Amino acid sequence: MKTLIIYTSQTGFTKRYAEWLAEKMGGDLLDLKDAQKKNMDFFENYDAICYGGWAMAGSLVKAKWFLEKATNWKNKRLAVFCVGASPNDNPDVDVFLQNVITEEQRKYIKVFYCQGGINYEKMKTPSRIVMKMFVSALKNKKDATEKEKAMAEKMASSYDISDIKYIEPIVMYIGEKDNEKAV
Ligand SMILES: Cc1cc2nc3c(=O)[nH]c(=O)nc-3n(C[C@H](O)[C@H](O)[C@H](O)COP(=O)(O)O)c2cc1C
Repeated sequence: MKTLIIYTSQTGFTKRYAEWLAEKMGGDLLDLKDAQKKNMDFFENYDAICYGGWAMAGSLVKAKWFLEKATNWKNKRLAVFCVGASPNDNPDVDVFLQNVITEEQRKYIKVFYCQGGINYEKMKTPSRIVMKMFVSALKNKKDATEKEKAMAEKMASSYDISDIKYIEPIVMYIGEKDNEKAV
């Protein structure tokens, strides 16, 4: 299975997951900006293509390019992996994953989530400002639950909850021999 991993990353978590995936699957790795410069013939060499992006305010950053191209790649194994600051078991993650692609796209693309973290040192200033505002709003929320308070506390500084184990479901999906479609 010749595999290509395309990713976009601001602070490095998505890049790290993309590198782990490429290493584990012996696949090729391409930053989204470089992928966008390739002509369509380039992608024909691949049996599987994964796109990785990070979560921003409930949507997946720069997913549009991949989702548009994917309509021509339905004969390939296709996956989207989303990286965010929320832990995998946060119920918001399920809601987020439901909205990342449409029901139609779900017929030929499988979506995964990998918990990443927050790195304020590498974050661009506008992102840092938005994050600080979000954390402060959460902290000051009148009827905040204990979970929300704990989350606000955690999100006030950088943290890293990424782990290579979260690539396993993606590796299994891409590696499956039969090409049955995602459900
Ligand atoms: C403006 C902004 C909005 C964000 N929104 C979300 C979100 O809705 N859900 C989430 O889990 N993480 C959210 N994050 C956190 C990032 O997705 C997280 O830090 C991710 O690991 C960044 O990936 P990267 O290192 O590849 O850039 C947000 C970060 C920023 C800067």
